[in-house]
Amino acid sequence: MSLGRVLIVNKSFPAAGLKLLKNNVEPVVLMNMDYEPQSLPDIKQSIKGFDALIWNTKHKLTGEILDLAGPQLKVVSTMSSGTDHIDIPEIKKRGILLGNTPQVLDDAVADITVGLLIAAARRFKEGVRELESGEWKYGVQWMVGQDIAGSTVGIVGFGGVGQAVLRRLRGFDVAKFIYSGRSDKPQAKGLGAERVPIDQLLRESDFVILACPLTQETRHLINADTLKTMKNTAVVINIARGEIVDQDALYTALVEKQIFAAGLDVVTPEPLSKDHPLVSLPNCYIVPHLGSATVDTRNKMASISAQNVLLALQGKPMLFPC
Ligand SMILES: O=CC(=O)O
Repeated sequence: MSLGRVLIVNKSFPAAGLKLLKNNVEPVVLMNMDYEPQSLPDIKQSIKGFDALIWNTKHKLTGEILDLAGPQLKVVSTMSSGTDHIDIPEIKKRGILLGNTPQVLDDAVADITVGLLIAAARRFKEGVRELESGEWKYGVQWMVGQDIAGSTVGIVGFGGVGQAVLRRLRGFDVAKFIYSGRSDKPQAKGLGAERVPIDQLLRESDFVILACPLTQETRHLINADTLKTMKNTAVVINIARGEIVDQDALYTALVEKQIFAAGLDVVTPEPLSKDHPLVSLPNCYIVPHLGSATVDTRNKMASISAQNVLLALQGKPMLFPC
């Protein structure tokens, strides 16, 4: 007997998760990608009557959509670590279970963080542009960047990703690791990181790494005022959520050299237009939200989201309940 009706929102859901589901239910896959304009109307039109959703889209799961789904809906799993695209009070109000897919992406996101950090600090984008435009004019002061060795690295949000970043950067002879966040992390002592207030972190860090969830407290944490408190040699890396940074303020800070450079895996909105002012800046290195985009990580995320809904439909605890 089938455990229930499961809707997967996004046609690119990896086969590893689909296979697990198909052993137990007949999943319906919504044949959209989340960036297609038609995807939200399609979701609204198709969602009625399902017992479980795999919400593999960046569209916000609102009370309105939950109402369209109907009162039989028992469980939702994201295929993401972040849950800022889910209206959690509306989910809880209806007694719907929610799961997500953290931890398995920590290594992949930490790799991208280190890549962005080196690219921004060592001016990869400017260097490649000069090469491609035939402007390679080698000189001792040409294209000089910032050192990681001897630096202070400040990590905002010291969860799994933040800690994986620290473990990688230990090999670069960083002088000091500091972090800020809602609570003391027991792992910090062993990793050699000290918790400091956020204003101290922004003031003292050579590299500011944003690895925190998007909340009311972290929205526009990086803004015109906080950017002014940073070193003018500072490099800001955002692998968390675009809205943690006020992009207009970041643009001004980068143009006016209030800070040295930025490396962004996440921006607002996504996808970002190629005409956005940040895209043209030589000291802003942007990649299109590639953090967890490795074959193995995405397969694991799909498997976990499938297991989350299958377990919940059987009345068992999910692998990662929120
Ligand atoms: O951004 C990616 C995630 O939250 O998994």
